[in-house]
Amino acid sequence: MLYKSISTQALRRLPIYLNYLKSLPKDKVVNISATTIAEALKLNDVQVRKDLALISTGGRPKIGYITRNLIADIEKYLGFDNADSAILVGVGDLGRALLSYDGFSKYGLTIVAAFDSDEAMIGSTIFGKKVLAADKLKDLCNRMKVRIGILTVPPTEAQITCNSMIESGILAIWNFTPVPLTVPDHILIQNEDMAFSLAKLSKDLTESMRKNHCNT
Ligand SMILES: NC(=O)c1ccc[n+]([C@@H]2O[C@H](COP(=O)([O-])OP(=O)(O)OC[C@H]3O[C@@H](n4cnc5c(N)ncnc54)[C@H](O)[C@@H]3O)[C@@H](O)[C@H]2O)c1
Repeated sequence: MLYKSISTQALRRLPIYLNYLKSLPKDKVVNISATTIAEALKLNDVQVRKDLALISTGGRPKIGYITRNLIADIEKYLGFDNADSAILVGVGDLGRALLSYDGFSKYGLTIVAAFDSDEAMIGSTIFGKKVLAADKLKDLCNRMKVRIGILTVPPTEAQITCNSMIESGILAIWNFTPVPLTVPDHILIQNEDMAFSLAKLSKDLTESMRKNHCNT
C-alpha cells in the first residue's frame, strides 16, 4: 500500500499495538477490531482506527482485521520484518546494558559488533558481541553494510565518534549521549535522553498535583 504521512505520536503507538497483538493467543484471536484494541490499551478508539488505517488496508466493517495480517502490516511499516544491522560504540555501563538486551531482534535490530577505545576490552566478547578497536569501524561497516550506529561514549567523545561513524557509512545514529550532534542533512539522529524524560515526568507531576490541589 502507499503510506500517507504519519505523526510522531501515531508512530509511537504502533509498537504498543504490535506488542499487544503479539501477546494474544494465536489460535483464539483470529480477528480483532480497532475498538477491542483501544479498550485493551485504554486508548481512544477513533484514534486507533485512524492509526491502523494509515498502515493497513485489511480492516473490514463488523469483522475488523485478521490479527495475523495486522501484525505483519505493522511490522512491515515499522521495518521490523527485515533486520537492520547496527554497531555500538562505547562498551561502558550503558553500552553493556544495551548489548545484553536480546529483545532488539523483535524490533528488527541486530547489533553485529561493538567498539571501544579501552585496550583491555578489545578482542573480548561481551554478551556474544566481539569488541573491536575503533580503527576497524570503517572496514566492518563497509563489509557488513551496517547503516545504524549506537552511540554510548562519554560526552567528550560524542561528536568525534559521531564523525567517525559517518565516515564509516553510518546513516542513522541512536544517540544516548547528552550531546546535541552536528551532522549533515542526510544523517538521521534519534536522541535518547533519560534526563529529559525524567524532567518531563517531574514537571507533569507538579502540574497534575497543582491541578488536583486546585480542584479540591
Ligand atoms: N540516554 C540516557 O538516558 C543515558 C543514561 C546514562 C548514560 N548516558 C550517556 O551514555 C554515555 C555512556 O555512559 P556510561 O555510563 O555507559 O559511560 P561509561 O564511562 O561507563 O562508558 C563509556 C565507554 O566508552 C568508551 N570510550 C571512551 N571514548 C571512546 C572512544 N573515543 N571510542 C570508543 N569508545 C570510547 C570507554 O572506554 C567506556 O568503555 C554517556 O555519554 C552518558 O552521559 C545516557
